[in-house]
Amino acid sequence: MSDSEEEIQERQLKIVLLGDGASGKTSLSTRFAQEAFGKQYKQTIGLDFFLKRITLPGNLNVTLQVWDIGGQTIGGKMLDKYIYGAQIMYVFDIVACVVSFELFILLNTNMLMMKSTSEISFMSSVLTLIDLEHMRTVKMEKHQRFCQENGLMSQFVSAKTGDSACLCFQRLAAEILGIKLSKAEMEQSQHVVKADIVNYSQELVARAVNPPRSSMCSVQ
Ligand SMILES: Nc1nc2c(ncn2[C@@H]2O[C@H](COP(=O)(O)OP(=O)(O)OP(=O)(O)O)[C@@H](O)[C@H]2O)c(=O)[nH]1
Repeated sequence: MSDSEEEIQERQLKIVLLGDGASGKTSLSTRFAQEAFGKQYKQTIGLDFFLKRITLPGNLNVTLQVWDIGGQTIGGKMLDKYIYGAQIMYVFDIVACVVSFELFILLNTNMLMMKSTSEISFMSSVLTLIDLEHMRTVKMEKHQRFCQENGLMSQFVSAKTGDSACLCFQRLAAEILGIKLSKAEMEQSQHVVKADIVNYSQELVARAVNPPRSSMCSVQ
C-alpha cells in the first residue's frame, strides 16, 4: 500500500485554556487557529471557540476544539460545564505570573473537586508573552519546576512572534494520543520568528551621526 492509500484516521480533542485575565489565551488561540495577532486587548466575555485541524505522525488528522475561557469566568458557576471532558491547558504570562501561580492553586483545588464528575485531565501549562523578556517577573526554571511538581507539560510561547504557538498545541495533542514527536517533526511545526523592523526616522539617524552637544553641567 502506498503512503497516499494509507488509511487516514480522524480524531477530535477538546482543549480548554484557563488562566488569569489578559494572560494571553485569546491571542494564543488566534495565533494557532488564524495565524494572526492583535495588539488591542478585548476582554473575553464568557468564552470563545476556535477550531483547527492538524496532522500528527501516522496519518492522523486531529481536529482541535479550543475553548478560550475568559479570565473573569473562572470563578463562575458555568466553569464545570465548560471543562467537561476537556484537556486543560493552563496559561500564565511571564509578566504577572507570580500572581497567577496563586490562582492556579485555587483553581486546582476547585477543579480536583470537579474532576471525578467532569472527566477532565490536567495536561499542560504554557508561559506566554515570552517576547516581553525585559518585563519578566518569573524565571523559566520556576515555571518548569512548577510543571514538574504538578505533572504538567511545560511550554514557552509568544502569540506576538508566533514562537512555539502552534507547537504547544501539537505537542499537547500528541501527548494526549500517546504519540511521540521526533525532533524533526517538532521543528517542522515551529514558526519562523521574525523580528519587527524598526523604521528609524531620518532625524534619529542624523542625531546618531551628529549627536547634539551635551547640555549637562558637571560640578567639580
Ligand atoms: N507582547 C505580547 N503581547 C501579548 C502576547 N499575547 C497577548 N498579548 C497581549 O496581551 C493582551 C491580553 O491578551 P488576550 O489574549 O486578550 O488575553 P486573555 O487571556 O484572552 O484575556 P481575557 O479575555 O481577559 O481572559 C492583549 O493586548 C494582547 O495583544 C504576546 O505573546 N506578546
